[in-house]
Amino acid sequence: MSAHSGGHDPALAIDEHRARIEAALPRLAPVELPLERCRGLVLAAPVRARVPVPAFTNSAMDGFAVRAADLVSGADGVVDLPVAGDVPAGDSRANVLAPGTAWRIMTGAPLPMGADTVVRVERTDHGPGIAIPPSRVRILNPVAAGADVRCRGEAIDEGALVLPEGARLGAGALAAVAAAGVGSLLVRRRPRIVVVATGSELVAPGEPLGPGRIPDSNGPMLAALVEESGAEVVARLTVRDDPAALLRLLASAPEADLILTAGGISQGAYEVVRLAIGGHGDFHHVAQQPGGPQGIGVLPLGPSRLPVPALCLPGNPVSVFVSFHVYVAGALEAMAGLRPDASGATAPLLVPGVAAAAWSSPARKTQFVPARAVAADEGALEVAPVHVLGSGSHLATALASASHLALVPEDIDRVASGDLLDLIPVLRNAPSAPATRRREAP
Ligand SMILES: Nc1nc2c(c(=O)[nH]1)N[C@H]1C(S)=C(S)[C@@H](COP(=O)(O)OP(=O)(O)OC[C@H]3O[C@@H](n4cnc5c(N)ncnc54)[C@H](O)[C@@H]3O)O[C@H]1N2
Ligand code: MOO
Repeated sequence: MSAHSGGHDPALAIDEHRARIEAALPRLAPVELPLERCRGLVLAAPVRARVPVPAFTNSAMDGFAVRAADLVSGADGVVDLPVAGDVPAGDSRANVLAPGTAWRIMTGAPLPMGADTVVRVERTDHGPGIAIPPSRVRILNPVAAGADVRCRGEAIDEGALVLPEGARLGAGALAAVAAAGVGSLLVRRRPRIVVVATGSELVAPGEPLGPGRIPDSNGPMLAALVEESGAEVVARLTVRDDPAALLRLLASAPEADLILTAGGISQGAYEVVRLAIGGHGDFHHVAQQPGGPQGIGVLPLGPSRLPVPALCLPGNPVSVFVSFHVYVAGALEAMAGLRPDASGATAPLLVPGVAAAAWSSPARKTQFVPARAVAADEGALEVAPVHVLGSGSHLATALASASHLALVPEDIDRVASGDLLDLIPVLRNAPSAPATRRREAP
């Protein structure tokens, strides 16, 4: 519809807006990095073991390496063996155990050839930690054949898969690849994001408010959401409703993969983001509330004014919060390599819930209501809006207690208590299974 005739073009479907975002997303090239720089990054290729784990058969305990066949006790129930020598951890000799003898051995030390069992020092006539290896050992209790031996390759064989492509590298994953003899990894670096809050009415949080001024809550929120998604905020900008000022600010910003803006995209006279993007943008209304106005564009960034994709969110704080969870979180994960390169793969992951209250929803729009879920007795999540004004897009203060966004489909205009709903867990705030310090024995 033309600007003169007023009104809107028909609203876009949520999936269509998502498809347009996916088409605009930059792909980050994989880079090879040493392990110490990989924490939190995502694997760009599968990792296979360079060595078997364990790399050699070794002792699980401090004690004596023996042959099970020699553990035949005398009438007193005791086995008495001569000790051939000592095997400390890191011993590189090719030690051989002759039948009828023992070697003293430390945890992690290679088992002498011919040995198949370890007897812990506590089961012998020796105390722990004696500096000089004894010449004989008496084994006082019966020991099962193969006890306390860790066999070469029993955790994983050489060449076996340690981690698939797309795995996020937490502490456990880094331990696994290090143990498998891998010192550097092909990873995708964290997407670098410039966050821009727009509006001539904004003052920094905590600053005195002049007439018509409000604190900037989108800036801190978006920066936190980006970081919680695993991406990196390289610049956090605030700009008045002046397209030239926005372009100047972006020209002095660092390089980034994506620009996220909030505000300045709807139908007003001073829509700073819309005006700065000019004819290169795709601005439309999506059939959802809040978060109806949405934009996708390109903005020049850095001194070289490289064109960088921009996702342009509407300015109302709850609209920003909803738009981030519905579109941006999945998009950042796709850029980081955490989602498959497939249509619709950036959609938010949903969990089922049950309405614990009744509320209304706008006709022909998907509603996303900031809500709080509590786990009921049977484990179902019972969910209710966090504010009596429901999905009002200005209710920034209600976001503090939201654990989920409750999704009400377009064809429903009234939610009744007991209705089944899909929920989007809110980053960081969603409750997990109740934690206990100690589990009672069943
Ligand atoms: N005639 C129409 N007006 C509006 C429409 C429409 O379809 N026709 N859509 C409404 C909807 S829905 C939304 S959402 C907003 C989106 O507008 P903008 O993206 O242009 O956002 P602004 O006008 O800049 O701001 C909207 C609102 O949010 C406050 N705001 C902005 N930035 C921040 C910030 N950093 N921290 C806190 N609050 C912020 C701002 O003061 C406004 O109150 O448009 C509706 N209008
Ligand atoms: O769609 Mo707007 O985001 O409701 O306030």
